Amino acid sequence: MKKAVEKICVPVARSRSRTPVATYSSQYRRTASPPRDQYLRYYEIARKTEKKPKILITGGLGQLGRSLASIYKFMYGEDSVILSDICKRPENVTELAPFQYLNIMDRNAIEEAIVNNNVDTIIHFSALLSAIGEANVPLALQVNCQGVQNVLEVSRIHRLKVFIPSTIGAFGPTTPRVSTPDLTIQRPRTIYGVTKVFAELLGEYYFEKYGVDFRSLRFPGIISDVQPGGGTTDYAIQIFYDALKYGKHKCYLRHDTALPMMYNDDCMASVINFLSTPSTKLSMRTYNVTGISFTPAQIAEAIQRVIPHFQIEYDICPIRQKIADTWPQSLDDSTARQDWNWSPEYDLDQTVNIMFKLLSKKLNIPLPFESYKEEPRTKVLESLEQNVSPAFITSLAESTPKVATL
Ligand SMILES: NC(=O)c1ccc[n+]([C@@H]2O[C@H](COP(=O)([O-])OP(=O)(O)OC[C@H]3O[C@@H](n4cnc5c(N)ncnc54)[C@H](O)[C@@H]3O)[C@@H](O)[C@H]2O)c1
Ligand SMILES: C[C@@H](O)[C@H](N)C(=O)O
Repeated sequence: MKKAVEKICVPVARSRSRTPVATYSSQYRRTASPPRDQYLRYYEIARKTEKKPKILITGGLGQLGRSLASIYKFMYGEDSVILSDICKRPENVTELAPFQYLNIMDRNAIEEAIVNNNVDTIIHFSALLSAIGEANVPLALQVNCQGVQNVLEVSRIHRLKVFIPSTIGAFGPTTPRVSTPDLTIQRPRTIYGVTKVFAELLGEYYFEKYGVDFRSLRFPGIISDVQPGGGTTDYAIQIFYDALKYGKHKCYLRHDTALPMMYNDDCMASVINFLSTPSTKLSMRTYNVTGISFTPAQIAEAIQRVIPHFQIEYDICPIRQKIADTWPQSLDDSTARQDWNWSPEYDLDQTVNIMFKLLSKKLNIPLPFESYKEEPRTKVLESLEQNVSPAFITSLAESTPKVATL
C-alpha cells in the first residue's frame, strides 16, 4: 500500500490552484496549559456503565485501532475488546488486545466472530484512505462499501451498536470550506469520499428502517505517533518523524493548505464519549468533530519552537494537493458540543509537544530541550486515591504508559 501511494505522488507539475491562507487561531483555540488526563474521564465513564460492552474492532492494526483497544481494555478489562485485521501484528508490538484475523469482505466470518465472542458493539475501522483509494479504486469500493454493508447487515441481525467513522473527505469542492457544518452539500470528488458518504447514508438508513444503533463521526486528519495508512493528511505525522530524524521535511502539500486536524487522544475521547452517550441525547447519527486547523507553514513554525533549526521544503504531489483543495479548512462541531459535551483538549503547540515527547522515546532520539511538562502522573493518582479502590489505582498506573508507547 505504501508503495502505491509513493507511486501516485511522484511530482509532475506544481498545482496552480490557490486556497486562502487559513488562520490557525480558530474560535476554539485553547490555552497552553497541559491537557487534562483523559484517564480520569474514561474512569468516570467506565464507572457509570451498567453493562460492560464487548467490542470487536475491525481494521484494528491501522493508525487508530490499537490505542482505542488499549483504552477499552483499561476501562472494561482485558476480555472486553477483540482486535481484528487482515495483516499480521507488527513485530515490536507485544501489548495487544486479543487479536484475530478477520477479512471484512467475508460476512460469515464477521458473524462467527460476533457470535463466538458474544460481541455487542462493532467499531469498524477497516478502510482504504483517500490517497491509497485513488490508487486502487476497485479495491476501495469493495473494502469501503461491501465491508460497510456486511458490518451493517450483521449489526441488524445481531442487534449490535455500530460505529463507522466518516471523514472530512465526505465533503467536496462545492461544500462551504470554512466552519463546514454537519448538514451541508456533500459532493466529494474522491472514491474515498464517495464511499464514506455511502457509509453515512446507509448507516442512517439502517437506523431509520431497522433501528440499528448506528453512529458515525466525521474525523479530520488524526495526528498520532503511529504511521498512517495512505491519506492526504499523513504529512502532519511524517513531519514529526522527519524533524527528529533529519531536521527537515519535504511536504507534498502547498505551504498555505489549511486542513482540520486532531490529536489522537482527542480522537479517542470523541469515540468513547460518543459511544457512551444514551441514544436519546443524539439529535443526529453523524456528527462533525474537530480539534485544530493549520497549514504546513503553521505547523512548521510550531515545530521550530521546539527544534529551532527545523526546515520545511515543498514538493507538491498533484494528486494529494488536488484532494486537499476540495476538503474543508475547518469544521463546525458545535452540535457534538451541544448534544454530548464534545470538547477537545489539544491545541497546536500541545500537539507538537506531545508528539515530540512520544517520538523521541519511540525513536530514541533526545530532544534539544525538554519540550513538554506533563502533569506528573502521581498527581493524577493522588486525586483518584480519595475516591477509588487501591486495585483500580494499580491498574491505572500499569496500563497508562502502555497506551502511550504502543
Ligand atoms: N487516520 C485518520 O486521519 C482518519 C481520519 C478520518 C477518518 N478516518 C477513518 O478511521 C478509520 C480508521 O482509520 P486508520 O487511519 O486507522 O486507517 P488505516 O489505513 O491505518 O487502517 C485501516 C486498516 O484496515 C485494514 N483493512 C484493509 N482491508 C481490510 C479487509 N478487507 N478486512 C479487514 N481489514 C482490512 C488494513 O489492514 C488496515 O490495518 C477509517 O475508516 C478511516 O476512514 C481516519
Ligand atoms: C482525513 C482522513 O480521512 C484521512 N487521514 C485521509 O487523509 O485520507
